[in-house]
Amino acid sequence: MGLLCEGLGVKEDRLKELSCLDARVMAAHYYPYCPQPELTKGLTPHTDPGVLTVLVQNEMTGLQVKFEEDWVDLEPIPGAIVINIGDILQIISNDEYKSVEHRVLANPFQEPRVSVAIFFNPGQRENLYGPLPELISDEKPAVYREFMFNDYMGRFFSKELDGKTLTNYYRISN
Ligand SMILES: O=C(O)CCC(=O)C(=O)O
Ligand SMILES: [Fe+2]
Repeated sequence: MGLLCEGLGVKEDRLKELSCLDARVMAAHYYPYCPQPELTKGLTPHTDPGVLTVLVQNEMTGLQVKFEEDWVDLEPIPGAIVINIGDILQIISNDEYKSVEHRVLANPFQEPRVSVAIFFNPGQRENLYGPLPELISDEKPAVYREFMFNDYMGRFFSKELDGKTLTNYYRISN
């Protein structure tokens, strides 16, 4: 958290003060062998909704991140964890940090792929979230309007399965 604050140039623990990392949700994924992997996906493309995700995976490939127009394989490194920036961190950092679109391919191997994701979400679901005031200036006006995390999650679970639309929903168009 200290490092993230440092990267933004805001007071240490500023993100914690906003009750951003109170709630933890865990998802365990099991991707069995798929005989026709070209016909489906293990997990459809999405960005994680919260602040940060910590992901542990076994040594099976499958996770991909979108870089420009390409899907890039994230080769598992034994003992390493993957940290994803979520949409809320993109929004409160006023676009200094970007949440990355990612997906998991259907597993063409006999050995199952297993992963565990821990999502760090805003703890206060009824508080208003938007770009940190100290990151807004005449040169860099707020890119997003404020909203409740509850509103955000409602939209997250009712949106179509594919792709990145939600940060754009709160984006202020100039
Ligand atoms: O299984 C994976 O490696 C990714 C899981 C994931 O993206 C998620 O739970 O949001
Ligand atoms: Fe994810």
